[in-house]
Amino acid sequence: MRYYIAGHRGMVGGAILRRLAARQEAGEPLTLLTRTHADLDLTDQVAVRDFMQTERPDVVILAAAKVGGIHANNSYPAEFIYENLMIECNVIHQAYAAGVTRLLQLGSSCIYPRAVPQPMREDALLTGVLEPTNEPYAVAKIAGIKLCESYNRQYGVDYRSVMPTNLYGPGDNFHPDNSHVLPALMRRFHVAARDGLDEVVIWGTGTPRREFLHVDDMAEASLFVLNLDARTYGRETQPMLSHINVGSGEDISILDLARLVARITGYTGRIATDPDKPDGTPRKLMDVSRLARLGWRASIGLEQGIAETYQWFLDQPAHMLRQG
Ligand SMILES: NC(=O)C1=CN([C@@H]2O[C@H](COP(=O)(O)OP(=O)(O)OC[C@H]3O[C@@H](n4cnc5c(N)ncnc54)[C@H](OP(=O)(O)O)[C@@H]3O)[C@@H](O)[C@H]2O)C=CC1
Ligand SMILES: C[C@H]1O[C@H](OP(=O)(O)OP(=O)(O)OC[C@H]2O[C@@H](n3cnc4c(=O)[nH]c(N)nc43)[C@H](O)[C@@H]2O)[C@@H](O)[C@@H](O)C1=O
Repeated sequence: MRYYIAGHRGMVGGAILRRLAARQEAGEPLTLLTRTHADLDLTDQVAVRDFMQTERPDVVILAAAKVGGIHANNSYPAEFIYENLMIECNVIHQAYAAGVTRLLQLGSSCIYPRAVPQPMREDALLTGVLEPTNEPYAVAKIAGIKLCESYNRQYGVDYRSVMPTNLYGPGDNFHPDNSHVLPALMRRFHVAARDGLDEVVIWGTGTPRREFLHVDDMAEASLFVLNLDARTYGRETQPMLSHINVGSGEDISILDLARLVARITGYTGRIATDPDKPDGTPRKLMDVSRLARLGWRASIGLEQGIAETYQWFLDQPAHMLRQG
């Protein structure tokens, strides 16, 4: 079985690759295909076509995307919508053109409207206006869902979409401005504790709530959904063979997250807020009951996950930490 993992050097792609490599080690007849961004730019239609026609994978896992936190989304809207649309169109269409019948792509919890009832159910998609700070990215992610649904309906392929909540863990992006909130706070509190600072400022009011899932759980859930038999997956996602939420089912305020990260990194000074920075969506807790009915639940708790990620952070040579 030939798997192509697009985005294998990213946080999620890397976690998925580690799992598949372990299965290969255990004797499963798997061939794992990977290409770096430098070797295969997925926004290049001809390059993706040539790769798919040459390598002809049996399964494609699309974990490559232009990804970033609220500041990055707010700062580079054109890159977020263009690059993600192109990556999805190229990988999904060229996979189909090369005879690939099974594909899994990763969307995002930000596909849901800003003001839907919480927790957010899969059928809340397209029922309201999106959160402005990441609307371009969300539109691209919604297009990815619709691409898979449409290719399933017209061509009879089995292309599946999982919608991750906010993720964290080894291999995350720790860029001070462009990263997501959890790695950003981990790096900031780590430096403040190391340098004996007496105040750390977090963005926004600290009142928004976010749900977090460890990337190892995300990788397990991705392979779980990918390997569901088609009838079971179809029964749960009828009529559109649409998407499935993946989350921990619990959320936390940004201020309480900051207090938790401070404790784990050993920072004991003040935590101040900066209301001039955007809060983004007030809350985006996912309804994970569909995936639970199918038999999967998250297993890594937030405090344990942050502590393990911080240990991984400390073990990395500083220059090896991704700061994209
Ligand atoms: N992290 C999170 O909190 C969440 C992530 N997701 C989704 O999960 C998926 C994985 O995210 P995550 O692992 O965090 O992201 P990362 O940024 O860690 O990884 C993305 C990968 O995609 C690669 N990539 C980006 N653009 C291109 C391109 N044009 N051609 C080839 N490769 C490219 C990157 O390579 P390089 O770095 O070399 O450019 C990187 O290896 C994405 O679809 C994301 O939208 C959804 C919800 C939350
Ligand atoms: C993951 C998912 O969701 C993403 O949206 P988001 O959850 O709003 O992004 P975020 O992880 O950057 O969390 C932002 C929240 O956290 C607060 N906050 C405090 N201090 C820092 C801080 O230092 N950095 C950041 N980034 N946020 C901070 C900030 O004020 C805001 O309230 C999409 O971009 C998109 O990528 C997507 O798919």
